[in-house]
Amino acid sequence: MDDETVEWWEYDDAAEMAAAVAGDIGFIIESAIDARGGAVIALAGGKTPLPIYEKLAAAKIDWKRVTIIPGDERIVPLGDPLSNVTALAKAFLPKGARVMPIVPTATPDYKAAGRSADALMQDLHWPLDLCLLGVGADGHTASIFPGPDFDEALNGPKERRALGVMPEPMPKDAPVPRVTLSLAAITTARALMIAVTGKDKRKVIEDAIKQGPSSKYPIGRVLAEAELPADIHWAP
Ligand SMILES: O=C(O)[C@H](O)[C@@H](O)[C@H](O)[C@H](O)COP(=O)(O)O
Repeated sequence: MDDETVEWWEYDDAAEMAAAVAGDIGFIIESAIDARGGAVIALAGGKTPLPIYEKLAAAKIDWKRVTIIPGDERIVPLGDPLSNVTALAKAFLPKGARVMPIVPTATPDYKAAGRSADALMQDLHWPLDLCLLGVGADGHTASIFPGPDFDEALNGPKERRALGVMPEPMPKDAPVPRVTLSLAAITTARALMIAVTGKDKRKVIEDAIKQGPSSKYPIGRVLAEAELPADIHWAP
């Protein structure tokens, strides 16, 4: 994928970005409900998207028709401050959405956690209607990280939707093993959106796009493989 197949959307600040991205996601959800009677979306973990979720949760949507999974999860107990699904549940469970943990139990065997997440995914309607991604300053996205599971995340069998990942090196802000959607599950989504803030992440994404399919950055691999143009939302 090159510059012509991603579209950048720039905002003055994070609040303006949150309102716009929440509007876009709301539209995607409503279109999916119209077309298929329900929506299945994967939302990013981390801190950047929290204002987006606050805005989105306030939208008038038939939430009981919406299934939300985290696009990746840290292997920690539910309720832990690092738990991505816990943040999603806080925003969307009160609205009536089905918020599905992909790591319901913090098992010490991260590969087994990945296999059980993959099995849980079979109960969902595929492909995803939307995958919203964040990006780390090291170029990771979802929980696709360099390390022993990198190749499996990028090149595993197409039907493998989730897997366990041991990041190497460990990310400082959440240094725990992860479960992530595979590149195949992410790139087949009907809509792919990225929301990031800050000059550093912007530079990483620009470099990743330039590097193309052999990018050293996970986000570069995802963008190179994406079946549809990705919308990249950015605020300083
Ligand atoms: O669970 C995770 O760690 C993520 O989903 C991850 O891919 C995140 O999006 C980036 O690390 C950015 O995180 P911040 O938004 O907190 O910078």
